[in-house]
Amino acid sequence: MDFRIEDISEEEIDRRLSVVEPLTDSVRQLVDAVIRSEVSDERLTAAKDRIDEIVADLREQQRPGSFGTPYTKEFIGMPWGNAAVGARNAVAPPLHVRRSPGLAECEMELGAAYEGPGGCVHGGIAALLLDQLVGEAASTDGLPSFTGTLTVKYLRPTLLGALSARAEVTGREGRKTFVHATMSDADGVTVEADAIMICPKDFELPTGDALPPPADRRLDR
Ligand SMILES: CCCCCCCC/C=C\CCCCCCCC(=O)SCCNC(=O)CCNC(=O)[C@H](O)C(C)(C)COP(=O)(O)OP(=O)(O)OC[C@H]1O[C@@H](n2cnc3c(N)ncnc32)[C@H](O)[C@@H]1OP(=O)(O)O
Repeated sequence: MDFRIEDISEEEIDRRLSVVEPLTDSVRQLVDAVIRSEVSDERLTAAKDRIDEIVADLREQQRPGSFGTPYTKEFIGMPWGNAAVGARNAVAPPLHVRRSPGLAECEMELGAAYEGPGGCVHGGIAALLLDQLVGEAASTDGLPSFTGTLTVKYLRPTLLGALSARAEVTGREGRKTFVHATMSDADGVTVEADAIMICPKDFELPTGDALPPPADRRLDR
């Protein structure tokens, strides 16, 4: 796992986000446009050539492997490549998660890129997003928890569109945290999930006088 420290200020985080968030949003628009475009084959081929040029330009300087999650010394995380919340990842809707102790909530708009059955959210996408949310709820005390078991129950089809999701810690037992989560549309819950989250036994968080206590750590941004 990549837990590198990149000690930048909150102002610098904001500055970087102000550059990459609009870029990532444009890529999301591109994905949606490709799925739904009805222009001619010639225009589709011309679009491919223009996109290939942009890819070659961005590849001039690339970091090796994935983005990872760098942390500042104040323990603010930057999970910008994350598949559910990543500010640089057009695959992520992205979720903008609100956290309070034992609770994680968000609203989202899922469009054509998240389709499974026609007009409906893909079951794997619902599981992905709820997995992120249970991880965030379980980690609100500042200690990391990884998903051990995630059980997902699809109650009825989730139509693409405006949705909300919520995860709440229901119990703790040693290194295990139990979390219940739901995804809902305007008519109520469509998917529910139960997770057993586990803080790995050999996992050591960085320590030191400079670091805030676990409860004050902001594990992501
Ligand atoms: C520099 C700073 C660093 C900061 C770090 C911050 C971190 C980020 C924080 C917050 C942001 C939120 C991010 C959310 C992301 C979304 C969530 C995911 O997608 S997570 C990825 C998918 N999950 C995996 O890849 C897990 C892979 N599995 C493992 O790593 C291990 O198997 C693990 C940790 C799950 C358990 O390993 P063991 O060795 O610690 O566990 P043992 O000691 O054997 O068991 C402990 C207890 O847990 C139960 N247990 C073990 N495995 C279980 C399982 N799979 N399901 C249910 N229970 C299990 C056991 O029965 C035992 O229970 P008994 O104490 O006896 O009651």
